[in-house]
Amino acid sequence: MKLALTIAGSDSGGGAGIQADLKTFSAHGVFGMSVITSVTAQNTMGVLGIEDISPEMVLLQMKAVFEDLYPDAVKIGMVSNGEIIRAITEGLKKYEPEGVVLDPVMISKSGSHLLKPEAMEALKKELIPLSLVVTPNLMEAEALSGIKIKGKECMRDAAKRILALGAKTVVIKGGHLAGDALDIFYDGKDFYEMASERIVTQNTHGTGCTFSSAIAANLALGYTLLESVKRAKEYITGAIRYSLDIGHGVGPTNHFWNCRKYSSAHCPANNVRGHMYGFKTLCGH
Ligand SMILES: Nc1ncnc2c1ncn2[C@@H]1O[C@H](COP(=O)(O)OP(=O)(O)OP(=O)(O)O)[C@@H](O)[C@H]1O
Ligand SMILES: Cc1ncc(CO)c(N)n1
Repeated sequence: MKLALTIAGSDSGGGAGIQADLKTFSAHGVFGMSVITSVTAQNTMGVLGIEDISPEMVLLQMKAVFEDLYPDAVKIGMVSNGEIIRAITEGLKKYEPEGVVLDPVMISKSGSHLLKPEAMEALKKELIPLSLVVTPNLMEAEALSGIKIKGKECMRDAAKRILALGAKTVVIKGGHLAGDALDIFYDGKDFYEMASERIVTQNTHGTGCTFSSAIAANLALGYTLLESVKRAKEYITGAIRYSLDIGHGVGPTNHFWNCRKYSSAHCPANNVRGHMYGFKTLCGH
């Protein structure tokens, strides 16, 4: 059994954060574990409140996980404040996991600050250099690189600047640009473009969390980083295509879309429509 850890915030609505990450790990057949950094009262309409976990408790959760179950890959999401970032940094330096995927979560789709603005420098200086891959969206890439991103060339320029911060590799997600959903992966040498058609839906809650935890799940399964990123792009595209129209706002991604095992109405692989799209199962059921 392969194991993956998410260090992130809890989303009570179940669409993003820890909940999206654990669902993604399960859909990949990977055993999921969690270190909770912050509890958000959140649903498809927005964030009602945020309560951070103490840095001591964050480090203690890391100790509990690393000194017993040791993960094959780690995903980091919402880190909230500078003290929590320092606790995570201490844990990462002590336990030295491979395959750290950092999703530099800053602001939720509904506009709430999930990273305190004063913690930006700690994220840049402490967490980025300890990560194998950083996965900013356009706004986060602008904040990290200091440049305005208007198109593909700017994405490449921003990727170079983010590597200069000490990141080993970066995926800039173009989900918020017009046209195809184009992501750019840069490993310091080559650029790889991963594009999918833009799916017209309002239900995109948790897309970034799902994408980064899918990279971690694939790393845990033993795929190379490039393969893991490509497979994660395939996973998130299906999860958005079949995203769920639940709640009264921005609905969540669907983690059952590629799994024949679940004879759920939400599993397109089980009905004609799914076969028409020609999706293959990733999990082999
Ligand atoms: N409408 C869409 N159609 C297809 N792919 C999309 C769409 N929106 C986003 N994506 C893809 O989903 C992934 C996540 O990108 P996105 O930019 O939405 O992340 P994010 O803003 O960090 O998400 P979150 O708000 O959950 O933090 C990327 O691979 C992106 O290309
Ligand atoms: C807890 C949490 N993490 C990440 C996101 C992504 O925006 C969110 N909305 N909530």
